[in-house]
Order: sequence, then structure tokens, then C-alpha cells
Amino acid sequence: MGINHLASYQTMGLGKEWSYTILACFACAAFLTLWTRKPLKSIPMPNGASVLWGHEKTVFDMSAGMAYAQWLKELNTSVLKIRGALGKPDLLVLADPFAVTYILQRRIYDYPHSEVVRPRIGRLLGKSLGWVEGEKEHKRMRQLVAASLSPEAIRNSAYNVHAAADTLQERLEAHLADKNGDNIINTIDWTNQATLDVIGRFAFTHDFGGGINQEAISILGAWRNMAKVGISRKGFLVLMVLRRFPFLNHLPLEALMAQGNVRSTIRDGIAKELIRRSQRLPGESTDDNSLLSRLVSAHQAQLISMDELMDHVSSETSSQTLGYALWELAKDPKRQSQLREECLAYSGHLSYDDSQTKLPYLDAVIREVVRLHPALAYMERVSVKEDVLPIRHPLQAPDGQELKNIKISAGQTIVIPIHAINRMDTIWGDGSVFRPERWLEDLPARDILFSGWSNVLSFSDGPRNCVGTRLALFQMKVLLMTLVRRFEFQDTGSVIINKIASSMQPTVQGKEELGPYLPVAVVTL
Ligand code: HEM
Repeated sequence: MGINHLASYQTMGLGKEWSYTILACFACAAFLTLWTRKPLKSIPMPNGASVLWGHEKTVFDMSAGMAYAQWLKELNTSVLKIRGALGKPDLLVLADPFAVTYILQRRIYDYPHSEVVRPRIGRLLGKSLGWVEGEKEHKRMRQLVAASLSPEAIRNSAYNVHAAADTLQERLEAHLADKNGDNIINTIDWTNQATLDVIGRFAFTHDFGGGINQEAISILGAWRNMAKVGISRKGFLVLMVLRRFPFLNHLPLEALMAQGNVRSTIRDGIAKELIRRSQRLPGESTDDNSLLSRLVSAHQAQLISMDELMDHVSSETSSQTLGYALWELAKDPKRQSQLREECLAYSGHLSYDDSQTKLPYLDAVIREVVRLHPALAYMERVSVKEDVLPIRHPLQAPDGQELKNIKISAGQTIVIPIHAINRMDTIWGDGSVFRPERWLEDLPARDILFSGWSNVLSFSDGPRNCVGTRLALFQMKVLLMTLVRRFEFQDTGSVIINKIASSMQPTVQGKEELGPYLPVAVVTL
């Protein structure tokens, strides 16, 4: 190990002694791993693993999700393994529909989040629905949250989404009138403000002032700092070290503290106040079905803790997806006009029911953006016991035999490369192309499609799929419709490289130091 790597650990805030401890741990771990490395021996592996970082540095260096796509294509396989960083045992990468469906739909409680993802969710969002593991506990939390995100709940609260969309429109109009010519915006900033505004109004009956009042600035600022650290080289090092040595999760590292800051900003800043306002006397009846109201009632009935209660202000995923929608449309003026025409032909605010059927092109655009730009580029899970995974596409073992399933041992880390799966040419023909029309044509043959919402994995699948899917889709439709009716979006020519900090973060090539940035030019119509 060279001096530079030692220096890198020190810049993470670990200090010299810790750095030496980690290096010693690494040396032992690497030795043990190489000595005991037996499982997955018939699974293909790409070339190019480095001794120190395995294949994981390549995954980090390339635009998010691309390395998996490249390896799956090169090896002409739907299952592969990659070398883990710092001597971590090989990771199994699954892009096979049978294996993925088996895990997500049938055995999800045997495949909890990996040891690095779970503490991260805990730090970011607290011990909320996304964090909880175990069937009983998860079902309890899920039931609690799901009713507040049902079609009925969204139908009844659609006016909140409309109010946030109107505010966004007014603010952008004012910004463009004011700036006089400076019309390039970072879409992510604007969509972050709008989706925070939606979740505040929808779930917490709380006004974030269009996403720009002091509370909103603190929350979005904390998210941004977390993302900036997460996408940096330092963030990668921390992630790899934590994954290899989970006990380090409890150290005061800057990258971890940045995640913790997001949560404490939410907790200390607004969550307490929201709860205080919503407290009602025990036994007092209510037909209020809002998320906050249900959580507060559950808290009073001691069904969930104060911690669990404070963990539901999250809107980043919808914001990023919406940002990518504007960026794709900016690069494709013809399709943008087609969408505008359809949206202008619909008068007034979009109702939840109409959003399901009345605007087919808007629906197709949203499906296409969700497919091409999944907010989570991949999911990591760990098997709790030995298992045999079914696969649709048999593998060729080195001895020439056909493998029709994969034996895995307890503790096996599994990567489900959502981004690569969603773009597979073997399913879509032109998987990397933005072509909303594919959703208006016949879909590919059923037996090659994955399951999950709209046959893509962006909202995951099975009992732990995204419980907020309906709200996410409705708000993205309303916000996008509002924007394209009033503004034209134009390409700036910037090359976008996607990075990951919990979720997908677009950056401009050569300007990565700016953090998440997805520029488009905007003109008021
Ligand atoms: C485009 C927007 C969104 C995308 C792409 C998305 C994607 C996902 C994915 C992939 C998961 C599974 C994560 C895993 O198991 O590791 C998930 C879970 C979850 N999502 Fe979303 N999400 C979005 C918006 C939302 C919204 C708006 C809400 C709530 C208001 C929400 C709430 C949740 C919750 C609570 C879970 C955990 C569910 C469980 O474990 O049972 N999401 N989401």
C-alpha cells in the first residue's frame, strides 16, 4: 500500500493511528479472503480488477451504472461476479429476471439491505420504513405508511401538489424576468425545492415557502453537502472502508457526519414543530389520513418511536427524476413540442384520475425517464442463509456444463444493477435511447421482461418496492406538465456524468467540484 493511500485515509478524518489499524485489518482481511475464496467459482468475471479496489473503483469512476452494463454486454451474460474492494469477497451481480424476481418478490426477508446501506439509510432518514428489516416489523411499518400514499389519499390531496406546481411556475417566471438573459438554471435546485414543497404540503400539512424558506434552505443545503461529499473520492473511500469494516460505521467520519447532518437538520429544525402542531389528545377521533397524522397517532399508541416518527421528509428521488426529464426534453425539442401540445390541450389542473388515462404522451415520457434514469442506480442485498437462485438464462461452467441455478452462501453480497437492467438492449433493442414512444407501442415479449412497475426496476419490486410510487408519479406529471406548458427548455451542451451519493447525482464533466448540477436553458413562452 503506497503512501498516497495512507494520506487518503487521513484526509477522511481518520487520523494516523486509525489509518494504520485499517491497513492492518485490510491486510488480514485480504489474506483471509484470497485464502478462502471459493464460492461463485463458475460465475464469469470481467478483467481489470485491481488488487486494492477490485472492480469497485471502476464502478465508481464510470458514470453511474455504466460499468455493470459494459461488463454484462462484454461477457454476454446476465449474471457475473466482481472483485470487492479491500479484499472483500466477490460480489454477485444479478441481471437475470428469474433470480431478481426470486429475491425481490419471494425471498425479500432473507435478503436484507447490506451492512453499509442500512446504517446509511439510518443516518439519512432514521429508523423509518426503508430501514426496518424483518418481516413482522417491516409489514407493521409498511401498513402504517401505505394508507397515506394510497390512490384515495393522493386524489384527496391533489390540490397540494397543484399549489406547489403553481408556486414553482411563478417563481421561475419571476426569476427569468428578473435575471434578464441569465437563463441557465440548475434543474436539480428547482426540482428539489418543488418536491420538498410537495412533500411538506402533502404529508405534513407544512408550508416550506415554495421550497425556499429558511427551513427548506437548511434541509436542501444539508442534502447538497451530503451529496457533494458522497460523490467525491473521499466519499468512495469511506464507503469501501465501511463496507469492509462495518464496525467503523460508528466513527466520526466527515462523510458519515454529512449524512447525519441531513437527518438532524430535519429532526431539530422542523420535525419537532410538526409533531407538536399535530398532537391531539389520546383517544380523540380523526378522519385525517395524512402521513404525519397517522404517524403521530401511531406514536401516541406507542407503535413507533419518536425516531421513526421524524424520518419521513424525503423528496430527493422524485426531484432527480424530474430534473432528468427536463434535461432529456431540452435535448429533444421535437418531443418536447409534442408533449407541450398534449399538455396545453388539457385545461386546468391535472386530476389524479385523469393523470392515469388522459395524457398518454406525458405518461410515456415519465415512464421513459423513470426507466432511463432510475434514482437508485443499483440495490445491494446480503443473503442471510445459504440458498439456490433460479436463473432464466443458464450459464456455461468452465468444465462445459450448463448451470441452471446458482448456489450462494450466507453473507453473500448481491448487486441488482437497476440502471443496467432497465437499459438492456436484449430487452428493449435500443435500451439507452430516450424514446417515449416505446410505451405507446407493443411491449417486448412478456417472458423477457422484468416484473416491477412498468416492467422496470426503478421502484424495485415485491413487498419492499417503493411505497411512494403513486405520489412520485403524480407529482412528477403535475410538475412537468406545469413547466412545459409555460416554458421552453433548451440544451446547454454540457456533458453529464452521473455519480452516486445514496441516489443518482448528475454532475457536469470537468465541473464535478460544483456537486450535483444538471443545467438547462429556459425561456418563458
Ligand atoms: C421517482 C421517485 C422515486 C423512486 C425512483 C423511488 C425508488 C425507490 C426504490 C428503488 C425503493 C427500494 C429501495 C431498497 O429496497 O433498497 C424505494 C423504497 C421506498 N420509497 Fe421510494 N422512490 C421514489 C419516490 C418516493 C416517494 C415520493 C416516497 C414517499 C413519499 C417514497 C418512499 C419510499 C419508502 C418509504 C421506501 C421503503 C419501502 C419499504 O422498504 O417497504 N419513495 N423507493
